[in-house]
Amino acid sequence: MNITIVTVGKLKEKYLKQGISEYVKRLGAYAKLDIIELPDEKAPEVLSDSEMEQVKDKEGERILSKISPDHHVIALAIQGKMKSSEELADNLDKLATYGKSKVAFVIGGSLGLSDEVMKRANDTLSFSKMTFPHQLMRLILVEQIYRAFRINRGEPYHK
Ligand SMILES: C[S@@+](CC[C@H](N)C(=O)[O-])C[C@H]1O[C@@H](n2cnc3c(N)ncnc32)[C@H](O)[C@@H]1O
Repeated sequence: MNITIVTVGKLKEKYLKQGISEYVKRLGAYAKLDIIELPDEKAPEVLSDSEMEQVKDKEGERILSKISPDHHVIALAIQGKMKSSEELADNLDKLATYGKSKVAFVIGGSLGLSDEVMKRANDTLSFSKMTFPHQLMRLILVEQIYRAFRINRGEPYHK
């Protein structure tokens, strides 16, 4: 399976870089993983609603330019679908079974994902009702993708 994580905003923290590298390395045994890091749109701290939409739209265009028609797109969103690790594993397993071998997970910037990105998404994924920073979300996501492959292989992994 080819997995792409499309994400807005730079990964700055060293401890997160190390954690993500570790899981990317471990995932190498199961899948091809690419992380596409896109620049966030520079904007002042205080924005009107329409300015916020403009920022999300510009970031959304960058995201969509990295997604091809054959990608199965899973948008990470607080209001998305909550799943157990086993359910995510089952989703990935079924996608592989039905020949959907290109999966793109999308993580938004500080304002979230644009309507266009949400429209393109085939599915959504929420990790809870809490808001996580995009950098931390990236680490949590790679760990859960790794966990999903271990579950699908029936391999032991600490609970
Ligand atoms: C700082 S958050 C954006 C918060 C923004 N106010 C919103 O409502 O989307 C950056 C990105 O991380 C991801 N994210 C943060 N918390 C999440 C959660 N609990 N579940 C799924 N994705 C989350 C989403 O992709 C979000 O666009």
